[in-house]
Amino acid sequence: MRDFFKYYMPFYKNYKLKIFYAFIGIVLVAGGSGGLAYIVKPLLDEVFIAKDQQMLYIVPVLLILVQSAQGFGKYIQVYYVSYIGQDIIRITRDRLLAHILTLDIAFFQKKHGGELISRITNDINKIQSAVSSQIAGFIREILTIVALIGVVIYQSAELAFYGLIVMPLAIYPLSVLAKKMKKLSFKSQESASDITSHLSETFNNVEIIKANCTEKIELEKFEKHNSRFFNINIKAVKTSELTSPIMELLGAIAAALVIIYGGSKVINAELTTGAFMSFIAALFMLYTPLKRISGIYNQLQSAIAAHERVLSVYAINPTILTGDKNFPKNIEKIEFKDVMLKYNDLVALKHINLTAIKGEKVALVGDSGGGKSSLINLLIRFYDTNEGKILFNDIDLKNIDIKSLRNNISVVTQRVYIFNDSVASNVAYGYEIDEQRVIKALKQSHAYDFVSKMPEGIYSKLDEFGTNLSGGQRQRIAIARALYKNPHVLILDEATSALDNESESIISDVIDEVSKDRITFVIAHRLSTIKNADKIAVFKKGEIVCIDKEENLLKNCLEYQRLYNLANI
Ligand SMILES: Nc1ncnc2c1ncn2[C@@H]1O[C@H](COP(=O)(O)OP(=O)(O)OP(=O)(O)O)[C@@H](O)[C@H]1O
Repeated sequence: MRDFFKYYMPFYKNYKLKIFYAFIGIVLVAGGSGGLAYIVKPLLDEVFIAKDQQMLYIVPVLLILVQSAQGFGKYIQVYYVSYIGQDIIRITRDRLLAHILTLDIAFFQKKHGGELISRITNDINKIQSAVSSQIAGFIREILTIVALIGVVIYQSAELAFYGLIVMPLAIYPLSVLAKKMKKLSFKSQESASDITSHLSETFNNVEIIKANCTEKIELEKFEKHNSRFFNINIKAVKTSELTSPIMELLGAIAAALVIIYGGSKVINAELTTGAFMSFIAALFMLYTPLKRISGIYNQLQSAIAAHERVLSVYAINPTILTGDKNFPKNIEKIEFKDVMLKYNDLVALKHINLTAIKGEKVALVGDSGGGKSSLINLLIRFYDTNEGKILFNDIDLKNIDIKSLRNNISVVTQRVYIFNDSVASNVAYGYEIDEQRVIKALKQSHAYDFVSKMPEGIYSKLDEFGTNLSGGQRQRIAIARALYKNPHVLILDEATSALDNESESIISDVIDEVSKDRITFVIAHRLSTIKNADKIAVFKKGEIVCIDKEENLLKNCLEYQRLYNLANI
């Protein structure tokens, strides 16, 4: 718990004035409770027993004043405390996402998207109430307890001893409950993240689910997660609600002791009825803040569990670190020198030697799993080589600033990402929209013909996932986006594999046109897409077995001949 508050303490420095106002509110609420308990004494002794006419009016006015002060205090306390809590959480959430976005692509491939969403939403929400309302509630209840204990001791120190003696007895059972609550909260948060993961997976894959009629299977999987979540939460309710009966029992024991001992004092006229009743009122009022504190303690356990889960994300650091050199202004060649890449224990690439020169179109072909996409992963530094070097001109890739590298390389993949925005924003994604450049890129990718016929031209809206475009049109928008950056290196990873023959042939021509003046890598299963390549690298089980032009490969490379024959069956 100490670590939790130590972590969030520095945040509070930004809210000094607001904390001051919130504290005034807290003091008014706590003082108000003490005041209300105290008023019982003059009400009984002066008004009812001594029949003091003046006090008959003073006591109700006092009551209204105390109650209003308390109400006002509560209002400003809740407002400022919520403000501080929401703001701390806003900052925490921004920071967490900023950290997550720095992490390696391998991290995202391992973690479910839903799990990360759950970390940023559910877990941080739990922390929010802890750093705001719970901490304020804790202070308010402590002050209320101090005020009420003050009244209790003021009315009768001796009776206070009997009334409060049971308090320490509550500590053991409550701390056992708190520990159990922490464990349950951890499980409940894990289970909530399973639910989010499952939902995001279901909605992302809805087409496959419907096409295979697996709605029922998916629903059953969801029901399992959901019922586990239900069971854990019900267990948590069972545990946390035990606090109430324990406190009530102890409260009743304290009250019984006080009635016996205090009652005899009143009978023997050692204590006035008013003082006794004020004492009892304060004692009963003490019960609420004590119960609340143990409730807050339980909820804090759940915030701490959430905090630990958030910290576990912070503990992961990126391993792909940026260099400090700018991408070369004029890229002449890219060289792979005896490169090896492993994914954990799996060797995906070995002994890769390949040189690509400016103006060249280098094709990568081979069986599925041969290592073609892994080579691209290395070029854009999604992964780093385990052995060997990649040189851009003569600069080691690892020394180049990652932002500058990625700004100068464009990748078009089979999966086209279309954002729910205009054609122009989709093409200029990440950059300012320059109308002329957008049109130029669209023309280069042979997309301008159909875009200019759309109702609002380049400002026409595209649906998310581009469902209002055909596959070939989407692919051409993706190529326009790649060209808008005017990249030094262009990578097309299976960019034509989803297309029909006609669209494929258009896009192959586009690739031929746009690959001048830059280095282009093309991965294609369809050999027709890459027949004009300057070099074709043939991959087999992570190695390049031949590199040459197609006509030579057809004569000298068995593996290429095999692929060629397979393609032409
Ligand atoms: N992110 C990853 N983590 C672990 N293993 C991976 C990862 N990506 C690829 N692999 C493995 O590395 C090997 C090479 O995969 P890669 O995707 O580079 O092949 P590919 O030639 O591009 O295949 P395809 O033509 O099917 O796209 C395969 O065995 C694959 O299972």
